[in-house]
Amino acid sequence: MMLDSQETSELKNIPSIRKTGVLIVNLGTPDSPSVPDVRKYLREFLMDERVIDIPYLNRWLLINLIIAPFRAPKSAKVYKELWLPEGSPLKIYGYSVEEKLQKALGERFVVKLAMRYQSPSIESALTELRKECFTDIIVIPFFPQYASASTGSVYKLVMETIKDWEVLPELRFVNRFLDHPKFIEGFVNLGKKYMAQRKYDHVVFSYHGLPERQITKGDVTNEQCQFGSCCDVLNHRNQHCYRAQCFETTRLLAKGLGLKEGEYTTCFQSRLGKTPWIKPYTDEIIPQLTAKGVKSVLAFSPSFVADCLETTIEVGDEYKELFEENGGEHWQLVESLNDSDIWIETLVDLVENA
Ligand SMILES: C=CC1=C(C)c2cc3[nH]c(cc4nc(cc5[nH]c(cc1n2)c(C)c5CCC(=O)O)C(CCC(=O)O)=C4C)c(C)c3C=C
Ligand SMILES: [Fe+2]
Ligand SMILES: [Fe+2]
Repeated sequence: MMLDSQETSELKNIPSIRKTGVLIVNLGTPDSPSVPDVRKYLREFLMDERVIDIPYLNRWLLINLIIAPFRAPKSAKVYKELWLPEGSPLKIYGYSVEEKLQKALGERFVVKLAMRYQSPSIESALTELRKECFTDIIVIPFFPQYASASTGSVYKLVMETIKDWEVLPELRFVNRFLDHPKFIEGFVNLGKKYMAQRKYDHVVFSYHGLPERQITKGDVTNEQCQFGSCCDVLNHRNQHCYRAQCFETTRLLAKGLGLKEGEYTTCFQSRLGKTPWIKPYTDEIIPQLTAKGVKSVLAFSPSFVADCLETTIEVGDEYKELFEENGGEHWQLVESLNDSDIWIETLVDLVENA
């Protein structure tokens, strides 16, 4: 049956019954920089079997005999340096993004912020979304490159949380956005701002590290990453390799910044324990650069979308100190996308195309 034009326009005026929940999820941060709160956060975070992927008893002993007593007080000191009057930057930017994204998407969507660890929890955010009678829920973990320890862990907890709901909504996950044009443009614009102010001898792209075995375990092709040049070009076979994904983000950022080979380095930070993590390590690259006469560095941290301990303190302060101890003169961290307009535009596009 054909509808005449009046009937079609009447249909268009019927309000959509669809309502979409958008769950944005970052890693998590302690509730305060006090030792007990940092200890509670590290316990929850590091007891996750996707983060420290060793047998339960060994993990329990490591956390309770080493990390909780010794690492927590050290980390608490660093969190105190990071802390702003309103709280942890990761959470402050999270709430600001929640508000701005809600405004940008409009009434048909309800945006909720959650943290994988601590608060606001995934369970509380999903419980609130559930009350709103959603047709579908889009989950966006705030990790540009996929890793089982980050994105994978968010997926798992979301699925576990809703698995017994009577009515299951349509559920979509944004798996990665390492090459999203707006995500890349956001970092390129920030970099260009610094490059217009002075000349840099070298650009460093420092990503969060990962134990090598976590990449090997995730390789369903059984071709096994060699942690060398096999990660240089992202393709269908190595697309799940976190290291290869980081090199792809670098390739796109370097292209956007007009950098030539030799003018930049990809490296990996924040390793923990004695097991091999993906290389090269940022703290080993820095003395190699200064030995070659590099005096000024522009440093990006493109595995994070919001400033946090890993960007502000590790890259911004600790690597700067290391660089200067080794004879470097000017180390500049490029801040993260935080709650910038281009990050909100990236998210709107991810939602619209999910
Ligand atoms: C021990 C194993 C760890 C793995 C594997 C890991 C993967 C991983 N982490 C992020 C993002 C963030 N990590 C942050 C802090 C942080 N990460 C680890 C350990 C592992 N991460 C520790 C012990 C800490 C705490 C730092 C300390 O106490 O010294 C943060 C910052 C949180 C903040 O509050 O500012 C983020 C973000 C990703 C993306 C990832 C896998 C790729
Ligand atoms: Fe981490
Ligand atoms: Fe690889």
